[in-house]
Formats: sequence, structure tokens, C-alpha cells
Amino acid sequence: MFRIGQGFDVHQLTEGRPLIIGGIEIPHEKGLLGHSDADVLLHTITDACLGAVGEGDIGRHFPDTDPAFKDADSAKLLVHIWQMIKEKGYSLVNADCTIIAQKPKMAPYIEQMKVRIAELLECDPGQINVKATTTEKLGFTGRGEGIAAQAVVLLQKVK
Ligand SMILES: Nc1ccn([C@@H]2O[C@H](COP(=O)(O)O)[C@@H](O)[C@H]2O)c(=O)n1
Ligand SMILES: C[C@@]1(CO)OP(=O)(O)OP(=O)(O)OC[C@H]1O
Repeated sequence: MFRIGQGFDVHQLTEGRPLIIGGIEIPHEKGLLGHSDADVLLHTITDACLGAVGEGDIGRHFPDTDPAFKDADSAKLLVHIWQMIKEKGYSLVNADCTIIAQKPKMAPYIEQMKVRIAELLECDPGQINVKATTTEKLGFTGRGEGIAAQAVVLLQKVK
């Protein structure tokens, strides 16, 4: 049996925060604001994984009102959810993700992100695709007010 899930997330860009996307710190004059480290790509993948197994969303598992998740490492949140998915008997077929950001240029960091995400999901980097697009200076992403990400994850029941 196959199960598909999709995710979408947005975080605001602000001064005085590191920019962490896909588990990688990217040099930039602004970073993403959130209760956690605000890794918009890992949140999106977490939501896609949860969607695939019908387990709600990241906020249901890690409420942004809980001080335990203040400045949380989003990699740890994804690993926690991935353990749950493995216990349900699923393995990853593939994940395809898009980062929507006017800047910075993501291309130099895409390979590192793929390798890190593959590490977290215990799969081959070839099963992970990460893309980036601008919105041609249109909308909140185009004005550099925030960064969005979306992902699709396909799981296969193996046990
Ligand atoms: N933040 C971004 C946005 C885009 N890219 C790369 O540039 C290509 C062209 O982007 P358009 O929005 O003009 O289509 C895109 O395909 C990405 O390869 C990027 O690295 N970082
Ligand atoms: C990750 C959590 C928890 O620290 O906080 P944020 O960093 O604000 O991220 P969001 O994408 O709003 O969703 C889930 C939250 O509960």
C-alpha cells in the first residue's frame, strides 16, 4: 500500500536570527522567525510525512505554546515523527520539495540539504529532491518578508 502526503509552511524573515533551511545554516542578513529554529523546509517535510499517515500536523505534535519546543531543533522534531512512521511499518519512496524564496540563492546549498534530509529520513539522497524558486519579486516572498516551502512525500507499507 502507498500513502501520499503534502506539506506547506511559511516563516517570516527577520534580523538577528540564523537562516536554517533543510537542516543547513545559510549565510544571510536575516533568518526565519518561529517558536522553534523555524526551519521552514523541515517543517514542511514533517507535515507531509504526518499527512501521509493521517496524523494531523506538526503543531498538533509539537505545540508552539509548549516551552519544551522553544528554539527546538527541527531536525529532532522530524526524526521523532519519522520514528513513529517507521513503527507504523512504512518506508520512504521519495520526497519532492520546493523552497519559495526571493533570496538568498539556495542552489549552492541544495546538495547539502538533500544529504541532511536523507540522513534524517534514513534513506538515499537520491530519494530526496529539493528545488528552489523565486516568485519574481511578487507577494510576501518576492518582497523578502518571508520564505515558504512545500513538499510531497510518498510512503510504502513494508511491514
Ligand atoms: N532562492 C532561490 C530561487 C531560485 N533559485 C534557482 O534559480 C532558478 C530560477 O529561479 P526563478 O524563480 O527565476 O524560476 C531556480 O530554478 C533555482 O534553480 C535558487 O537557487 N534560489
Ligand atoms: C515547530 C513549532 C513548535 O516549536 O513552532 P514554529 O517554529 O513556530 O513552527 P510552525 O511551522 O509554526 O509549526 C509548529 C510549531 O508548533
